[in-house]
Amino acid sequence: MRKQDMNRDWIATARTLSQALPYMQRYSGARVVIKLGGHAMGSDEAMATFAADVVLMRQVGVNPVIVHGGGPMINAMLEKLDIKSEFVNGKRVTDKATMDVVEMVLSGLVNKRIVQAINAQGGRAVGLSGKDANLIECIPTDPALGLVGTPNKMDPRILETLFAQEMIPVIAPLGSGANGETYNINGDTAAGAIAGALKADRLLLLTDVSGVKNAEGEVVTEMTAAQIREMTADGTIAGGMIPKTETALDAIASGVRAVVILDGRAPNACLLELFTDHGAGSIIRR
Ligand SMILES: Nc1ncnc2c1ncn2[C@@H]1O[C@H](COP(=O)(O)OP(=O)(O)O)[C@@H](O)[C@H]1O
Ligand SMILES: CC(=O)N[C@@H](CCC(=O)OP(=O)(O)O)C(=O)O
Repeated sequence: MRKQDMNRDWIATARTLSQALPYMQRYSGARVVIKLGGHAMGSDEAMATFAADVVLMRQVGVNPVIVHGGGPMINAMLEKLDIKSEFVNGKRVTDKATMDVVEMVLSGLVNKRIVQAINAQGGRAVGLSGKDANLIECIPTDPALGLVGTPNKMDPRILETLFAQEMIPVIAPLGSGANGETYNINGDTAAGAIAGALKADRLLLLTDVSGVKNAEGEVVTEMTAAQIREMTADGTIAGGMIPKTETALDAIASGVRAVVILDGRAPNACLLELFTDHGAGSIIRR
């Protein structure tokens, strides 16, 4: 790079940093719930970039909460164990044998990978599932789905305790039933319930597409509830996007200020969304 171009690069970097100040002030003390989907979890390098963003947020006074998925990792383990699995409207039909694998993969492999990545960047992450400290109590979603749970009672006190200590909760989407059962919760649904219980300022749903697309394949940047209902009814919103948009509507209804569906594979996606005016993806506001 020529010296003149390098100077221009530094000036642009300095401008971006100084423009972040009002955003950092606005989000200081804010609660930001980030759902990291299995498809958005890339290489170790991408995970390290994500983890560094989360630690930066914590450093400037944001209270980040990570809720993760891990669908592709569960699929890989089920395949190894020769257990068949199917999805209905974006939710995995879950019998007892499948539930054991889901819990092992989510609370074990996936949760600890994220915890370690954040701690390697200088943060203090604590891995939990919705079963810890009665964070999420579930009722069955639909008898046809087996042990898939819908959160019906939340106790977010454990999260307040961790915020006070400047620790970063990393949560696997599992819940307890009234009779001691374990439920498999769709990651987006769990993130929405946690964001709702915290009355979060932002819920960021990180996925592998740049936002919610219309029938022409273009990302719709601002979405209303009516638009979501219409696009779901006509099939434009399908598969794994259904739990995301359903979650967005439920979260808004329970007091979350705004939900953003964005591409988690884009480097620094969370920082760009929170601290610059280059917000990406689809936003649904209260
Ligand atoms: N209208 C839509 N706009 C964008 N993506 C959609 C839409 N309808 C269905 N999808 C699908 O939803 C997927 C995201 O859901 P999913 O694969 O469950 O993500 P994650 O693993 O990140 O939770 C996209 O990759 C896309 O294939
Ligand atoms: C009920 C249900 O479908 N649970 C999900 C939980 C993981 C998840 O949501 O993972 P992603 O965010 O990566 O899709 C599952 O069993 O796959």
